[in-house]
Amino acid sequence: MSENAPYDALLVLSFGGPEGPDDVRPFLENVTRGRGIPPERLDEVAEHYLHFGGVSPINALNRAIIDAVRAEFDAHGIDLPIYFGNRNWHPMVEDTVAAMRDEGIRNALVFATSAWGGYSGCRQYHEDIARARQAVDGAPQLTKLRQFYDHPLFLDAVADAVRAARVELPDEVRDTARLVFTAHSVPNSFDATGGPAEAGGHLYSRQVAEAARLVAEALGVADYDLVWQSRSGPPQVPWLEPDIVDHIDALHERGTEAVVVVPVGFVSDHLEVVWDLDTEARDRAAEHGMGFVRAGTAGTDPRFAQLVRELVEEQRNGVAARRRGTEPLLGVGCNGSLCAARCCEPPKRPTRPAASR
Ligand SMILES: CC1=C(CCC(=O)O)c2cc3nc(cc4[nH]c(cc5[nH]c(cc1n2)c(C)c5CCC(=O)O)c(CCC(=O)O)c4C)C(CCC(=O)O)=C3C
Ligand SMILES: [Fe+2]
Repeated sequence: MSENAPYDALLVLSFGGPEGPDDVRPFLENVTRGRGIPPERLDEVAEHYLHFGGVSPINALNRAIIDAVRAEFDAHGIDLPIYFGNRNWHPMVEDTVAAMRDEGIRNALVFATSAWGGYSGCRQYHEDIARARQAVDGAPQLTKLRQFYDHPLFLDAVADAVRAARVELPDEVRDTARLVFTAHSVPNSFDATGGPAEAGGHLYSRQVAEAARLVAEALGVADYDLVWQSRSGPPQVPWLEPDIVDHIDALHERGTEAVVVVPVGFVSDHLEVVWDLDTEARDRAAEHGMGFVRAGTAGTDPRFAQLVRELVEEQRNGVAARRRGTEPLLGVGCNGSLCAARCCEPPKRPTRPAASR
C-alpha cells in the first residue's frame, strides 16, 4: 500500500474499564500485569469498582464521545467510519483492529483519550498500537494523533466546567474558594524520563502544570494549586505529590473554607474521578466542614468533538495546529513508532519486595 493512501477510518483508543462485577479482577490484572502493584492495592481498587456495581463509567463515556464525533464529522462532510478499542478491556484494541482489517480498512488515524505526553498517556498507546498490529495479519496502518493538552478547545471546555462548578458553591464561600487542579499521579522515575531526552524530561507534569496555568489564566485566577491523585505502587516508591486528599487537610489547616477541584488530567468522569474525587476527597472536605465542588471533565463538552475533528484535519489536510502553550508537543507516530528516539522510556519497573511474595 502506498504511504500516501488516504486515511479511511478513525480508531478511538482508550483505557477500558469493567462492565460488571465479574470483569473487575481480570480487568485489574490486565492493567497491572508486570507493574509491581501490591495485591492490597488491587483489593482496595476492586472495592471501588464493586461499589459502583463493578461497572466503570468509562466505556459509556467513550461511546458518547464517539457519537458526538460522528455527528461532528457528519456536519463537516468527513465520511470516516469510527472504531472503538481499548488497552485493558473489551472491546480490546486487538479485536477492533482485526474487525477493521476485515472491513477493508487500510490506513486509519488513532485518537487516544489522553491529552498528555508521558509513558501512561502517550507511549503506552503507541505500544498498544504496535501490539494490536502484531496480533493481526494484514492490519491497517495506524497513525496516532498528537497530544492536545494546550488546545484552546480543551482548555476552554475545562475553564467553563470550572465556572459551572463554582456556581454550585454556597454564596458565602464562592469568591474565596480555592482552585485545585488534579491529575493522575505517576512514579517520579516515569515522569523524569517523559518526552525526548533532549527536552529535559518531565513532559507529563510540565504539560499538566501548563494546562492548569492556562486554565487559571483564562479564569483570571492568579493563585491556585496543582496536586495529584490515584497513586498506586508500593509505598517506598515515590510518586508525584502532594495527593489531593492530603492537600485538602493542608488547606483546612491554612483556613481554606472551600475548594473547586478540577480534574484537568482526565477526559471523562471515569472511576478515578467518581471515586477518588467525588467520594474520598469530598468526604475529607466534609469532615473539615469545607465547601467542595468538582468541575466536570471536557469529554462531554461539544468542543471536545470539535477538537477531535481539528486533530484529524491537521493530520489529514495539513491544517495548522492550534495551541496556547509552549511545552514540547508530541504524540504522532505510525504503527507504534515512538514520537522520538527513546521518548518516554520506561525505567525498570519496581518489583515487589521479597517478603510480600
Ligand atoms: C497518567 C495516567 C492516566 C491519565 C492518562 C490516560 O487517561 O491514559 C491514567 C488514566 C486511567 N487510569 C485508570 C485506571 C487505573 N490506573 C491504574 C494504574 C496506573 N495508572 C497510571 C497512570 C495513569 N492512569 C499509573 C502509572 C498506574 C500504575 C500502573 C502502571 O504503571 O501502569 C489502575 C491499577 C489499579 C490502581 O489504581 O492501582 C487502574 C484501575 C483509568 C480507567 C478508570 C476507569 O475504569 O473508569 C484511566 C482513564
Ligand atoms: Fe491509571
